[in-house]
Amino acid sequence: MNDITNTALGGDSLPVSRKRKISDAFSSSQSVPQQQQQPPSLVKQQKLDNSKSDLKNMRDRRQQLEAVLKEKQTAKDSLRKLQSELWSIRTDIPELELKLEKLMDEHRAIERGYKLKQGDLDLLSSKRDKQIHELQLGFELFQKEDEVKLNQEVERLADKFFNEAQQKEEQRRKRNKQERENLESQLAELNKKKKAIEQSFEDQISNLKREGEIKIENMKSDYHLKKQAIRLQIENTKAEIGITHDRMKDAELTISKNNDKIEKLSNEFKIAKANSGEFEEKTKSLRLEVSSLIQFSADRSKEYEQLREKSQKFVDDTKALREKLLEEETARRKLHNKLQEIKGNIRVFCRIKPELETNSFPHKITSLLETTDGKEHLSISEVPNTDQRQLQFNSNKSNIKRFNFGFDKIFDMESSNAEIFEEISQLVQSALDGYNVCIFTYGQTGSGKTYTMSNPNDGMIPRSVKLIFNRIEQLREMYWEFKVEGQFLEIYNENINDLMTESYLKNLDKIKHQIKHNEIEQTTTITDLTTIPLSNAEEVSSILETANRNRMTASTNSNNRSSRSHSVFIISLKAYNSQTGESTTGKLNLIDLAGSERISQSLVTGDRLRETQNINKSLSSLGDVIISLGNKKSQHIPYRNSKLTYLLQYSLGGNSKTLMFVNVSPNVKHFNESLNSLRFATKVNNTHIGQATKN
Ligand SMILES: Nc1ncnc2c1ncn2[C@@H]1O[C@H](COP(=O)(O)OP(=O)(O)OP(=O)(O)O)[C@@H](O)[C@H]1O
Repeated sequence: MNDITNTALGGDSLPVSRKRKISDAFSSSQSVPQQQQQPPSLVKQQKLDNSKSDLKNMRDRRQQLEAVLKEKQTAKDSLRKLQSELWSIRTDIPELELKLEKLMDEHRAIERGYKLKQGDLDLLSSKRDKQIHELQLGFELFQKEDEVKLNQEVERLADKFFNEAQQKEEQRRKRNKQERENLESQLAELNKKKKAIEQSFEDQISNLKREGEIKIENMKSDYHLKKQAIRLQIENTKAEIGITHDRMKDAELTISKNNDKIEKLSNEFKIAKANSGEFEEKTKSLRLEVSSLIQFSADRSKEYEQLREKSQKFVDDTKALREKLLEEETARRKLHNKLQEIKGNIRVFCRIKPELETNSFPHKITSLLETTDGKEHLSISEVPNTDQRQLQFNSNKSNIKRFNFGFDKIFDMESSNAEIFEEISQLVQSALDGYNVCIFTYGQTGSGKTYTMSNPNDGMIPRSVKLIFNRIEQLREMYWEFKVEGQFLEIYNENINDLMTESYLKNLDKIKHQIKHNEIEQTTTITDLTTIPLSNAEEVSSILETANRNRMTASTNSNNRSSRSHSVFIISLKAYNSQTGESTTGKLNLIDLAGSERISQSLVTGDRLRETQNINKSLSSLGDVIISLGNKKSQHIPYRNSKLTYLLQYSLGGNSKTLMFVNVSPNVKHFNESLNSLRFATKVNNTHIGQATKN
């Protein structure tokens, strides 16, 4: 504290006596009045307090003074700096003044030059204005003269051009008229020719078709005869080879026996020789015997060689015959598929269910020979409203409406599944040859679809499978090996259910099986669907049993589910020929469609309504797809409109063969439904799909 006081009062440089004086002076200047009569201790205390406050004041003052001193120092520094700057400016001033003078001179010279140039410019501008004025006057004069001349020329040229144009137009009109007349007569001529060509073309086509069919039939029977002859030849060859083998064995045995005999005789001969005199005669005879035996042995060897050559020839012949058979099989495939193409890649057959009741509607089937369009015809007649029970068999009566339909084939009530399969078998062969085939049964509930398709004894499914395995057996002789797989599914309410799984009921309508297409390979797979490898025809009955059992269990009294869903049996056929290296993949789809009856949607509600809507949608989508496929102008085929058509995308259309059965009941109460079915089938039958190609 003393140090601070000292510093504030000028530091240690001040003598102590002076310090005290200053301190006294400060304390005397304070306003504290002197107490005259106060005791000395109190006075002392007061003095001490005064001194303290003085000291504090002095310290503040000292701080103020120090700040002032600092400011003064800063001011001094800046003053010094300014003075030095001022000095340097002052030294620059004369030089700058000289520079300014020089610049002023230059400026004055430029100003003078500018004034001179301005004068020249004014002169030039007045000259230019004068020249422009003169030119304008000259141009106006020239323009007036030229305009008159130009107008006259334009008028003359316009007249000339108009006349020429008129003449040309006249000539052109005449020429056009002439040309049009010529073209019209040519067109009439061409139309005539076209009609004649069309007629002859149609004649040729039907002739070719007929000839083709006859040829194919001939070739078929030829082929069968040849095949039988070849088979017989092979059998004979085999028998001959057997005989030859036996004879060869006999010969070998004889040779070895003879060799033993020769050995024995040689030994005897040696003994005999030793006793030569005695046995000379014997020797001679033995020699003769030996030489004859040697000759016999040589003959046998020769015979053996000949037999061996013959046997080799038989083997070669058999091989050649097999190859010929393979060639014939390839030719047969081509012809078979050509025949299918001629018949059309989409065909419709009609089947009429037998009816035990008497009130069936009258229908009539005319034979193929009576038609000119290559179709078989059927006509059904409306029953008069007055008494539906009263049948009108005479359909020529004027009050009875008659409806005619033509299909590729009509099977009447007496037709059996065996007869029907006769036709189908050709399509099964196509599937084996590597084509995709679809066979549908279409019709109202109870019209015989399931009976046709999957009757366990003789329906199309068991018969197809039987035929497939018979053919596979035959084709094996021609180096073909097959891998056969089966899948069985149903589509109910646009949802796929696996008919082959034991958990069918558990999974029903719950598992969402997805349809996946491979656009490059043009193949379709369905996720999580059971695939059954098939190795013989007998397996199919257990497949049908499982599927039927599953479908039956899902049906209830109120809903016959199996009639309200589509069932699809898919047989995949992969084949490989080890001789030719050829491989094929075919697919046979056998589809029993849901009942097509048009239940009025206003009569059903809830689940039944949804069911009906889904059936109608998928059946009409199927019709739309087939019709679009036949319409060459169609860019878009609406496969995606229903699960069924999406599933069959690669089995309908270009790369496939389709057959639709329209099943109808002859019962009068089903007249309207039968009419609807026949109409739908007619639409499908009028479709012509392009040529199928093998997979
Ligand atoms: N051609 C036929 N010969 C003998 N009976 C037949 C024939 N067609 C069908 N039936 C019999 O008629 C009945 C109905 O036939 P089916 O079940 O095949 O009809 P559907 O059209 O399949 O019916 P849904 O749509 O209900 O399945 C069955 O009892 C069947 O045995």
